Amino acid sequence: MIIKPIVKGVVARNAHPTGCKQAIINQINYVKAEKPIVNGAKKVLILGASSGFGLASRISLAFGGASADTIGVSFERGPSEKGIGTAGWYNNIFFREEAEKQGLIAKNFVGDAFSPQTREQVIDYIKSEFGGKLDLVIYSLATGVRPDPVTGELWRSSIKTIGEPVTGPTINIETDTMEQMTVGTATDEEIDATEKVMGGDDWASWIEILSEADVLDKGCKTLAYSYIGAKSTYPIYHQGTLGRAKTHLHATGDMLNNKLAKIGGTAHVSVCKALVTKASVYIPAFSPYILALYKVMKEKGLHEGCIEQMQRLFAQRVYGDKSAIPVDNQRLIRIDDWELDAGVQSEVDKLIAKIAPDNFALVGDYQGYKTDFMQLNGFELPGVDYQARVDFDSLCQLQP
Ligand SMILES: NC(=O)c1ccc[n+]([C@@H]2O[C@H](COP(=O)([O-])OP(=O)(O)OC[C@H]3O[C@@H](n4cnc5c(N)ncnc54)[C@H](O)[C@@H]3O)[C@@H](O)[C@H]2O)c1
Repeated sequence: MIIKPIVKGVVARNAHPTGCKQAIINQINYVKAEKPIVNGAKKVLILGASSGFGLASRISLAFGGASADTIGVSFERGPSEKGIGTAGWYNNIFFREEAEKQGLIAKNFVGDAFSPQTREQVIDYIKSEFGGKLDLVIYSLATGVRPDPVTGELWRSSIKTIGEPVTGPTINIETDTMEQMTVGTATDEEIDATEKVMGGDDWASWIEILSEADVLDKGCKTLAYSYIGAKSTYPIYHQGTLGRAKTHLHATGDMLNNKLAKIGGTAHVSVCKALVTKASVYIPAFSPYILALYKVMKEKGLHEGCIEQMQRLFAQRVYGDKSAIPVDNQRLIRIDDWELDAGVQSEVDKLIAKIAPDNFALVGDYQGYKTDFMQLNGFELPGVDYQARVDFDSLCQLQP
């Protein structure tokens, strides 16, 4: 079969396995050529390992100097009568293949990170085949639903404002158009549910269960990822439901840091840059900001994708020769520093003021935005022959 991209709104309905493989190889080649991670983690668990920041973390830690063995947990779909499967499914497989070629362990668990069964399987594996201990746990899940661990009822996150509604334009990738939309205000229940899904509760429960199972090594670190963003995005993000959840995540980081101090460990939240990922394209009225940001940061030579961000995070902030991880006055790692540079933001503000439905592709970096989105799903990667037939039966033989 020849695979052509199918996009509905801002959701990719299929993926190109050959392109996913190429994207993994490109990221590996990038980190191998960069300033290496020194004294990095050797045994790492990544929750949310199949795409975006979690996948980039895994590639950076395995190939960017630390040569880490990794366990990745993700929720992805393989090929079936319903379709080709998700990009994350193939990312897991091709990452594992490349890591094994280097003699590294790369174990994939494809399942629900919230379920007790997944936790049990991961812990059993750490004890029986992974050497018994972890020295880094990365929490990079992005999802819209989480079951209540006690009742099993589903909490659903809402991407809404708190206080006043906000009206602004949003990109539709399927039609290459910008549409005006209003982001409504959240109820108290919606704010609470979003905090349950995207706050720190589940991160804390993973650390708790791993600690009880005695699989956290002395000095073990844990990291989760956050976003704060520029003032122009506050009404939609930082002061909205997602921002409220991230405030909870930051507080959880402090709580876990105290807990891990007993074993000489640390917990940190790294605040990352706004980027096109499967999760972020969902955020309504946020795309004009990314279009402007990409344009300005590329012009200034400051643009980074997930892999550049993660290699800088591990090589220059988390590991290395320094005695402590550099943080701001809230104890947050700020790898969003280039995004929030005053010179960048003043240019971004000027561009956002100009972006409109009839000019967004010229004024902002829509080409970059769309290419990133397509490449996340294995399409539009230079060097890949998209006219070549892909053998569906062979894909079905691939194991995570
Ligand atoms: N994209 C951005 O611009 C941005 C910026 C700063 C911080 N962040 C943060 O980074 C983190 C990761 O986001 P991303 O943009 O890389 O997302 P992503 O959608 O690319 O990746 C999410 C990962 O979570 C996994 N996942 C989702 N539900 C799961 C479940 N129930 N069980 C197991 N795995 C599950 C997916 O399989 C995938 O591996 C989030 O906390 C996000 O808020 C993102």
